[in-house]
Amino acid sequence: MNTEDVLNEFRDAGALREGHFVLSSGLHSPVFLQKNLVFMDGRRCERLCKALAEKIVATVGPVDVAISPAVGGIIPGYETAKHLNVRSLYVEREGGEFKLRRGFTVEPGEKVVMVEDIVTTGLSSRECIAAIQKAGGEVVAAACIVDRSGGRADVGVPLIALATLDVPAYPADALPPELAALPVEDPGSRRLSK
Ligand SMILES: O=P(O)(O)OC[C@H]1O[C@H](OP(=O)(O)OP(=O)(O)O)[C@H](O)[C@@H]1O
Ligand SMILES: O=C(O)c1cc(=O)[nH]c(=O)[nH]1
Ligand SMILES: [Mg+2]
Repeated sequence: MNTEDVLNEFRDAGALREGHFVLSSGLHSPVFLQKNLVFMDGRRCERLCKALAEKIVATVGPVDVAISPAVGGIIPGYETAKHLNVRSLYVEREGGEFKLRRGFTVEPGEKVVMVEDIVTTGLSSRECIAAIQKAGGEVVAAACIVDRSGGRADVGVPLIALATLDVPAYPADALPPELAALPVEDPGSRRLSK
């Protein structure tokens, strides 16, 4: 599955949104990939995650466990883990910091693939990887459905992306006027209060 195939899945799901979005990193963008509209369709989710699992094995060989950052990473992490035939764990924010909760554990030296939905700056991936390492896992690779950084995001381990896009994103104090004129949406979970 190449980048155009992945984009077509997003287009067909109505998940390629245009407007003014504040992203998890605080950057602003005229484009948002609403991945939940993709993952809500089990068959579509399966097509993407099966292809991602095959790319992971082809790139780094077998792994022992897949771990994802909540919320967006949970569904693709589960589906990718199913095709890797490994268990699926996730980290979630406790006091703002990603942690393994709910009885999830990783054994020392287990080979972990960190599975994300979307990578923009790589910040969430780096936070997730740090939490996995703190718990004793060896992160051999990161993987995502879409890397929208044009391949520039550095997550500190090899990043295996099913699709790579180069989507503009701007700091809040450097918005193009046509973007600043639009009302802003904040669709992610990072700034949700309890
Ligand atoms: O590479 P980054 O700059 O970190 O951006 C990508 C992250 O942003 C989104 O998560 P978000 O925190 O918006 O919440 P969600 O997982 O609940 O969608 C997405 O799921 C990635 O985790
Ligand atoms: O950077 C983000 O927060 C982000 C971008 C995007 O296109 N989709 C998404 O779910 N999150
Ligand atoms: Mg996320």
